[in-house]
Amino acid sequence: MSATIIDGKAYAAGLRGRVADAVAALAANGMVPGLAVVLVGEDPASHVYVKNKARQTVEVGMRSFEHRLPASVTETEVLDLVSRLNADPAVDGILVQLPLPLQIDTQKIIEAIDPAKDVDGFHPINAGRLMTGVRGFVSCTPLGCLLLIRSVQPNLAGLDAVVIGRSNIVGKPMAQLLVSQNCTVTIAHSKTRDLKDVCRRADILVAAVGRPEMVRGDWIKPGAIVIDVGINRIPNPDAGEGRTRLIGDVAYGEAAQVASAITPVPGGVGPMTIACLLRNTLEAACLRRGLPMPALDAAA
Ligand SMILES: Nc1nc(=O)c2c([nH]1)NC[C@@H]1CN(c3ccc(C(=O)N[C@@H](CCC(=O)O)C(=O)O)cc3)C=[N+]21
Repeated sequence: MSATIIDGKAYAAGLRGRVADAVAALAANGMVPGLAVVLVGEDPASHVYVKNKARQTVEVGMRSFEHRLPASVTETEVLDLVSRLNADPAVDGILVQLPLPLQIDTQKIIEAIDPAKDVDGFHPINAGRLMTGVRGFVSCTPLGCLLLIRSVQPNLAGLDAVVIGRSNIVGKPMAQLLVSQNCTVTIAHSKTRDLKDVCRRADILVAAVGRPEMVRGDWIKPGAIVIDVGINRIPNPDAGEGRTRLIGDVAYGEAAQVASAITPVPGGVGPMTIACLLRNTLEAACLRRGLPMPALDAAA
């Protein structure tokens, strides 16, 4: 058997198109949503993401505000910028790119963001809303994963889901979303005993560990849906000295022989993260203006 490849790139393009239509309708009434991105330091991978985000923000018709700060910036300076963005009426969404340099208390920055502009869904208010089933902003990567899962299996009730990874950014909100879809959810992590056997029970397996190709073909239940959140950059000497390529947390070739559907890396979850960020920014813009959020996706 060979799995259906879940084309996140195509799904994300469609979602961005629906966001763009809704943005055009707002803009026709003089309301242009704005997304502010704060990037601290010089990490080259972060720069690439931030550039892609800025380009796609403009492509859907929103305003993009980029703030680049040196790695040596103080916590107070970042807090001051966040409070200016909170107060700026042109800014609907704020994203502070993580990770931040060590001298900055990340949690303090996250909690300084106005929850109404927290389009990353990292503020404890939004995390708590997700936990308690109240409408709020949901982290972009887990939201994108759920949309991809539902694109191949709309009704998830009663399915066994295993999420490998327990971060606040991916693992925990992913598990919460799957619970809200009536899955039976296990959160596995580095201390989980018999991880392979735990994974083999999963109808839906989400891998978000950051370890290249850790999940092998024989960890997967035949017919499972496999979502690979891993973005691991490894050396690719075939392409030349110093070149790299991206691989996931799942051994794709093996897994595709066993799963019913699987996301590739790249072209799977990554593009959905940015599309969901734009979706959340549109939602923030609508909420702030007392307008209804247009229906864009099955999981809205
Ligand atoms: N506050 C915050 N929010 C984030 O959402 C956030 C962050 N910080 N820090 C960094 C991570 C990483 N991240 C990605 C987004 C898109 C791709 C993406 O589009 N990847 C493409 C490949 C891109 C390439 O080729 O390099 C793909 O998977 O097809 C990857 C990674 C968001 N993050």
